Amino acid sequence: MINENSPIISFKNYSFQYRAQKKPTLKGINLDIYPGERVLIAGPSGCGKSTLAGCINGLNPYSNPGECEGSLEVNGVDATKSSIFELSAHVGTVLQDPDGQFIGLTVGEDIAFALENSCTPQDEMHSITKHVTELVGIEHHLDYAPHELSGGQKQRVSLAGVMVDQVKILLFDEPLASLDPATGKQTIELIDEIQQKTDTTVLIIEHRLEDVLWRDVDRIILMNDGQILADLSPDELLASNLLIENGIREPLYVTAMRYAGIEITAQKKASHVDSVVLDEEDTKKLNQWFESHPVLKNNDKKEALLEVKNLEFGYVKGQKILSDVSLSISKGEMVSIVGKNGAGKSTFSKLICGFETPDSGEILFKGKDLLKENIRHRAKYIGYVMQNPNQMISKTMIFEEVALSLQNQGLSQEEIKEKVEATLKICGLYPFRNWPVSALSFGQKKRVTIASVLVQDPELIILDEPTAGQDFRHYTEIMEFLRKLNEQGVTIIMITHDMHLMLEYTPRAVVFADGKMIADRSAAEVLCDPELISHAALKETSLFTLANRCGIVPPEEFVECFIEEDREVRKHGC
Ligand SMILES: Nc1ncnc2c1ncn2[C@@H]1O[C@H](COP(=O)(O)OP(=O)(O)OP(=O)(O)O)[C@@H](O)[C@H]1O
Ligand SMILES: Nc1ncnc2c1ncn2[C@@H]1O[C@H](COP(=O)(O)OP(=O)(O)OP(=O)(O)O)[C@@H](O)[C@H]1O
Repeated sequence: MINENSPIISFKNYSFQYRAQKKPTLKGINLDIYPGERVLIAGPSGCGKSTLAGCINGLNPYSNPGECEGSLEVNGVDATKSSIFELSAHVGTVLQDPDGQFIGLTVGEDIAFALENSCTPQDEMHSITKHVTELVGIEHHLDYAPHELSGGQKQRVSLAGVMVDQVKILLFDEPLASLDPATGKQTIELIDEIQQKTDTTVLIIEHRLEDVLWRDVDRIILMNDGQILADLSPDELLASNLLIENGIREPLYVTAMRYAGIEITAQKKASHVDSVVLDEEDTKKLNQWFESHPVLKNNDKKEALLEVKNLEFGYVKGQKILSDVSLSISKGEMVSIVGKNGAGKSTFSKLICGFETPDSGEILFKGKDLLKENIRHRAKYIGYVMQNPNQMISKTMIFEEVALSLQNQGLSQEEIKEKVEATLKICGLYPFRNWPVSALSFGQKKRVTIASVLVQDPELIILDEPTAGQDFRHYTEIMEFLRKLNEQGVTIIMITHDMHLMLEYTPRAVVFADGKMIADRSAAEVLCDPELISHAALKETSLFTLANRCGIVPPEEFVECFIEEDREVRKHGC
């Protein structure tokens, strides 16, 4: 969008250095954002995206002390000299960690908080609260406390909270990280609608580029190492190699087109799979590519490791959060559990690990009754990595956090050091080993929690959203690492909203909806079944859309073909 007004956000030769850091995190930023623009900020983990957002909403340097150089104006206000409170009249923020933003004791209170602050009359307050809660689909949970909500439900509450604020600038820091795919899609639609209705300026920081591009954005700002590398329209950026060079995943259909030998130019308008230009020659190339890549099937059956039979559970008496769940996971499998926010996926893992006890049903591990064993016992062979790293971390220093579970196991300090350091290296955290956890980005903290589970060598690992908040490079590093562990015999269950992850890494997908298991099939089949997708709040893969547009049948084989090719290409680093 061309806008001749003066910018609403204007960075000039701006640098920011956290007091706790030796070097500036943001360097020489020159960026003008105009009223009503929709801007996506992308870049690898730790490049400074959240820091940039924190400078706009006043978090930096007020809550996080540091030095600014140059100038930053936000809606006419000098942001370098304004408090969070002053800037909150101009900027509304939804952070990637929904826990950190809850103020009220219940959902209703939390959403109404902003309105109470601005002295809105009671009646009006009720009607606005009702409207936004319906918009984000949380209207049936108004009297719930934060700890009674699933991760995705909390994120909806934060969204509702900023929507009542009526500010000029909305800042979203990874708004999709804990949303199920269908809600993620609706969130992007909602952000777009709100932007259009109110003409707010919208900034979105997000690793899931393809999901944000579901609706138009005007520009993508690409950052790396605290600097702005590119400021382009989505079509122009996708036509370049900048995303791949900077470790960011491009949309899957774009990669598939490249594999088929199609040149991606700005004229291809590649930002949407529905409208990317595919001429006859391109369609032919995609069909030929598909025919020359047969799919290999692997139907090996192995012994059962984890068996769950007729599991029933409610947090309070008479409630049915899970009903009649039965499934068997074999030794050496890598399985995804997917489904709607609040479907019961995390609850299921809590029952396996012993944080909660089922009302009825059986859980067997290698044929032994798990229900007879306590949490600590189970933790020796089942590792659990929670969705939110802040709920898992208890130590101040990274090394100590990872070493924690090894203490009291009869190992010498030297052995502990060796094991912890090896794990930190694997998780890409070795350079930070002597840092405090508080100086890490969200993505880096997530890796600390994975490291503290891996260090115990469990037989089964359950990971709740292992890659949420990770850029593509770290996503690949973690997932390839998990795959290697899996090849060495460790069984892995992943709860995820990331449909790419499920397709790429887990041949089998277990689908939950409203407390029931509704499908147990191959990941590609799940993502090519529109009815199942709609029932379980998933999102069909853009590869399915691409296959349909080119008349490729069956589309699920095209999807499997792509995944195999992609794995090969990345294995060989080209
Ligand atoms: N409060 C803080 N104090 C000191 N250093 C910090 C603080 N917050 C972030 N940093 C440092 O600034 C760098 C950039 O972090 P930032 O959170 O801005 O990255 P990001 O691009 O948003 O990453 P991610 O995608 O992983 O969330 C990191 O290396 C981090 O260590
Ligand atoms: N401690 C609790 N007390 C009461 N109800 C809870 C508690 N934890 C979760 N719930 C409820 O149980 C249901 C299932 O939640 P769960 O966290 O298992 O869902 P999920 O499928 O993991 O969701 P998400 O994808 O959003 O993380 C939700 O409706 C939630 O409100």
